[in-house]
Amino acid sequence: MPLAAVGQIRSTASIAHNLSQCQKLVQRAKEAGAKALFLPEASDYIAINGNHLCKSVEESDFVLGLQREAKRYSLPINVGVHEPAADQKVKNTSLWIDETGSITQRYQKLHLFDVDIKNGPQLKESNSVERGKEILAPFATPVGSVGLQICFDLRFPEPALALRARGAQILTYPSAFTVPTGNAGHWEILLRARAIETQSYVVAAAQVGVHDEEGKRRSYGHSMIVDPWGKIIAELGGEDDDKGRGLNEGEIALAEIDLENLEKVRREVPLIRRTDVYPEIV
Ligand SMILES: O=C(O)CNC(=O)[C@H](CS)NC(=O)CCC(=O)C(=O)O
Repeated sequence: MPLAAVGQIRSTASIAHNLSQCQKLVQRAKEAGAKALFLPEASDYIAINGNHLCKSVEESDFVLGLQREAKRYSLPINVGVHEPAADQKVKNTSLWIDETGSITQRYQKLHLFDVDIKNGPQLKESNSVERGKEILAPFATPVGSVGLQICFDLRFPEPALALRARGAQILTYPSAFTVPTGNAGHWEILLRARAIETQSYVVAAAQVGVHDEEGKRRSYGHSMIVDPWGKIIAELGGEDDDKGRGLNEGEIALAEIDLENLEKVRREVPLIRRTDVYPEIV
């Protein structure tokens, strides 16, 4: 059974620092025998105050550097990065880099995180990020058929169900989840719900810890892999149990992707939708 690795990092505004964190994880994932490595949303950099630093994927030192690592270790990598878009905006993108170092998939985040929570995060991602327009067909990888999603997308069952219907066995949610919503349980509950309702593996690599010097932007961590029965089969720590010491960054966790188990769950509990009763949710 192939092993999947989730990597957890703390991206800053320094692309060189972020690339070097990721490079170490590629090597560790390879040494551990993983057949694919999943890295978080915005691994290239975390912008403070919407201050974006991105270059095109073809010219990004971060992406070129990871492509070299993928090829060197013959290890496919899923990673969240930014790309330039129209009107001074950026795209929030999830890339699949195959074991030859080629970019074979580019998914653009569909749902943007625009929230105004009292005493909580006030973020308006749509100020600086362009919305994606489509989900991509699931594609074959050494760990199974992968459907790409990003972070806040995990609050929406519809694209997850659509990806499952199109053949996905693994859903990926590279993320930079906020601490208040993580502490409220949303991260774990939503990831497990997506796994249970789609009867798929969910692989969620997360940012962790404080991203800027002023401590304004921090991420929850708790990267995890969930199996099609809803069980967490790999998990990393969070900024809550780390007490600012950075113990949980630069870590990987591993889990076996058992597609026979997936087929068993799908066989034992058939989920036949009553689309005749709720046609608006199709
Ligand atoms: O800065 C970047 O470019 C990276 N993007 C993010 O961090 C995005 C938008 S601010 N974060 C989320 O979607 C968090 C969702 C979340 O925390 C929830 O749904 O509760």
